[in-house]
Amino acid sequence: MTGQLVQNVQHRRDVMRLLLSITFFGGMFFGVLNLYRGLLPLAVLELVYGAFSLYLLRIVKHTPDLKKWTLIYLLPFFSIMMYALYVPNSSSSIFAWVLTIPVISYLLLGRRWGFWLAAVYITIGVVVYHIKFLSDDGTLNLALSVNVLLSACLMMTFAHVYEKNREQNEQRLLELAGTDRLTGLANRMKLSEDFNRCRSFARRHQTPLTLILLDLDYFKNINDQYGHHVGDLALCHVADFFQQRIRKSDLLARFGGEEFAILMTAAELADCVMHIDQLRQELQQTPLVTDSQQITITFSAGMASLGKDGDDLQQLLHSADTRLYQAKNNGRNCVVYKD
Ligand SMILES: Nc1nc2c(ncn2[C@@H]2O[C@H](COP(=O)(O)OP(=O)(O)OP(=O)(O)O)[C@@H](O)[C@H]2O)c(=O)[nH]1
Repeated sequence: MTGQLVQNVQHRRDVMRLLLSITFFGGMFFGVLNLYRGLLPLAVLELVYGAFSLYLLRIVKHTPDLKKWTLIYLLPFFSIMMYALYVPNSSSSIFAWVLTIPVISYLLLGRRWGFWLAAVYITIGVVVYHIKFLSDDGTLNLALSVNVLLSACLMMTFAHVYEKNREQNEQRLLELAGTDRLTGLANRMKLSEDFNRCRSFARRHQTPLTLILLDLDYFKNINDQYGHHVGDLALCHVADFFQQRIRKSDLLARFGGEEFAILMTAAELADCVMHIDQLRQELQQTPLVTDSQQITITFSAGMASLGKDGDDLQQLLHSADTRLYQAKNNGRNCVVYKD
């Protein structure tokens, strides 16, 4: 897993570096070869581009603008390919390189950008191939033409389907990595990720941000008395209860065990305290109903606000946790928002 719930672009960086290394050696090799063959403009292009690849190799290792640099690399790379296919004395075998365009584009740029870049250049490649090699005497070699068109379409389709599935699987894995399996709520990792986004928003718009830690009271008794399965039902009951009562802009997460957290955005601390205290009373009056019993559930809560209690998640968690501990010590089923 990535450790961060964001799309992993490391594989693109690795592929890019491999390609740049190949381009450097390829550029030097074909540059020298074409010098001997008398194809001076092409040779110069290849040598310059080989040296440029060496320069890019250093940049792509750390750049945050990987897509931009990938385009800066690929546009001339594919253009030189087209030129190499077009120049006099060129070999028809260069078309084999044109067929790598979809794979390279999709691997390095993903589905959307990969599609457009590959579609444009493979179309140019097929057209140039037809002009250059398939109509020398004015008649079209139909079998060859169909082969070229089919192989180009197949490469496009395979690359597209592969990348689409890969992206969907990656998205699914990211969702799973950020979800608590029992309740379907966000987990601690997702809350940490979203906290940074909420904090940036709060700072930019000068709005409050409050973290609430909630811990169910005497939850062990529910497990002991009714069994672990009913304990699980109680956790799902509480998750649904909160989910239906918080705003869409707030984030509810299960922190593990019988502990939950809510990140409340753009609401003053006093309003958050009132809201959480209402929820506390309401949950007490909304028991879990099973086939044979009604189980009353209560919680204790500790709250902390951005700025006043700290500037990062660790500090807010520390303050909220200390207050949650106070709430437990005060007899449970209550909310503590200050020391
Ligand atoms: N059913 C179920 N129980 C869990 C799960 N995760 C943790 N627990 C139980 O939650 C209980 C937590 O017990 P304690 O930490 O003693 O807390 P408590 O009984 O709620 O007491 P206070 O928090 O002090 O009010 C333990 O019995 C854990 O086994 C879970 O996913 N499902």
